Amino acid sequence: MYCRSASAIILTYDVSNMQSLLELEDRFLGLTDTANSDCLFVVVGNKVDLTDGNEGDKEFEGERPRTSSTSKVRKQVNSEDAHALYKRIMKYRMVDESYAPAAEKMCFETSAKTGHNVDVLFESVFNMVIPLIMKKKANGPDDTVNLSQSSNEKPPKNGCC
Ligand SMILES: Nc1nc2c(ncn2[C@@H]2O[C@H](COP(=O)(O)OP(=O)(O)OP(=O)(O)O)[C@@H](O)[C@H]2O)c(=O)[nH]1
Repeated sequence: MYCRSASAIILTYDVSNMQSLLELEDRFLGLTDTANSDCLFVVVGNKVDLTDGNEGDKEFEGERPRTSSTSKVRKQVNSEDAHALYKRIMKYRMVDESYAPAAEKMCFETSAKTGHNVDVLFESVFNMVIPLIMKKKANGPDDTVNLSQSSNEKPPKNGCC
């Protein structure tokens, strides 16, 4: 996972699978270590259409007959679990809680299948990221490595020979 210079990282789990949330922390969080300190972290619970008592299946009403609730699975991950993970991510990143965006603002529940909340997620992320990019541009170039610079170019010598 390449995170250097990323403005935002979207960590996605499956709301019907608690293990997927745990794995975000155990397996994937460490891979974001190269992200800049101002990188935004967004936690997304996907597949809400699969679970009982969710909003994610409303878009489906016209497309297929409503199945009995037995075809739905129990939601294993609640918003509070995602908020708690977000707070642990901020701690891991050593971001002071008073400076970090609120967990409620950075955690979303979506369905890629029905499209539920997908626009809201990306619009919210763009609205947060664009001011950061503008600020960075105004502050001048970052410490990007220029790969086009020849590595065997010798530094200028001091003195006459
Ligand atoms: N019902 C439902 N299925 C989804 C949703 N998003 C993805 N899937 C399905 O989940 C399966 C895995 O999707 P991928 O995009 O490969 O995601 P992944 O993270 O590699 O795999 P998983 O960990 O198995 O979810 C595919 O069959 C997708 O069609 C969703 O919001 N709702």
